[in-house]
Amino acid sequence: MSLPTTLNLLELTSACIKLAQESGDIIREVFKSGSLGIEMKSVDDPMTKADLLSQQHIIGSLRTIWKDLNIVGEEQCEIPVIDKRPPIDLLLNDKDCIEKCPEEFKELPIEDLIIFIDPLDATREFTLGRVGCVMTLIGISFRGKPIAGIIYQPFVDCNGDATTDQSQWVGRTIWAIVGVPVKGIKDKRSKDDIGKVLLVTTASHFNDRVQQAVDAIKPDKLLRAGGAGYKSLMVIENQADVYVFPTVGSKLWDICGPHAILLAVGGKLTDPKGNDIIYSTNPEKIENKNGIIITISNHQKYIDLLNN
Ligand SMILES: O=P(O)(O)O[C@H]1[C@H](O)[C@@H](O)[C@H](OP(=O)(O)O)[C@@H](O)[C@H]1O
Ligand SMILES: [Mg+2]
Ligand SMILES: [Mg+2]
Ligand SMILES: [Mg+2]
Repeated sequence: MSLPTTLNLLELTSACIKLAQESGDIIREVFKSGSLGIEMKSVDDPMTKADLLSQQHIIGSLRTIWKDLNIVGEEQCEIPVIDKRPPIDLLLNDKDCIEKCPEEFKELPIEDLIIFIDPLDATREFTLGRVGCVMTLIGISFRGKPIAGIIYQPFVDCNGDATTDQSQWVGRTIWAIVGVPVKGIKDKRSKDDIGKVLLVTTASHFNDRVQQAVDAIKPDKLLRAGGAGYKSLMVIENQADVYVFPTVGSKLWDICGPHAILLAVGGKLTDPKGNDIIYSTNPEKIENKNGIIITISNHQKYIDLLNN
């Protein structure tokens, strides 16, 4: 039987939404068990049992339907054979998808797609018990550009706010297809910060280049947070105006999912010189070597500040 050569983005996104939510169950279970199975991939780069099981679940399940899809996952691991197929019909009755999803997205050549999976973003914080910024990230790119993204936050309450009360960990899913209105995004800007410039950057990898970027932008407030995905979501939800990390550190799997959601709400993600990030399976291109800058508006203003 010959394999299909095209796929419907609504079906692939449906499967990824469900798999991200199921990965959240896996991640919560590992955390609650107390035995994280921490391995160090290199200095300051941990991987846990939760990262592995989450990635195996997502990729193994996608393979039950799309056997030859290009998938780039953060972790190097065997992918088990899984027999349960994820649902592909969750969006078929979604009014906005029916009315706004670009027709070409319903029959995409599989060979031009790459799925980027960060099965657990903010692993370092996860190992330290600071789980509010932990999230599963799935990005779908087409011919080098993000077209759909899914974020699942396992350790948040029904408002999407971090909580240490484990009974409140109902989790939150944010997903987007570029061109379709995004549901569930909140405006989290506090009243005291209206009209101010808030810059968010790394909590654990501050360096001279980051300091130079802060000095160039001169924010009213400097926020520090773990999780590339979490900081991207802070910009998407107006908790920060700009997220900048001007040196190597993040990878394509950290940004592809958030990038698609950002595009869907009118934001921008480039390198600090304003160059587009191209999504590729080339191992040489996986690291964002020049860094990233993420904004919801006024992107060029920040590019000019960083480069003048
Ligand atoms: O999925 P992990 O490995 O937790 O992803 C990392 C990013 O690769 C890394 O860039 C982020 O560094 P900063 O905290 O300095 O922004 C880290 O938080 C995780 O997102
Ligand atoms: Mg990551
Ligand atoms: Mg990760
Ligand atoms: Mg990692």
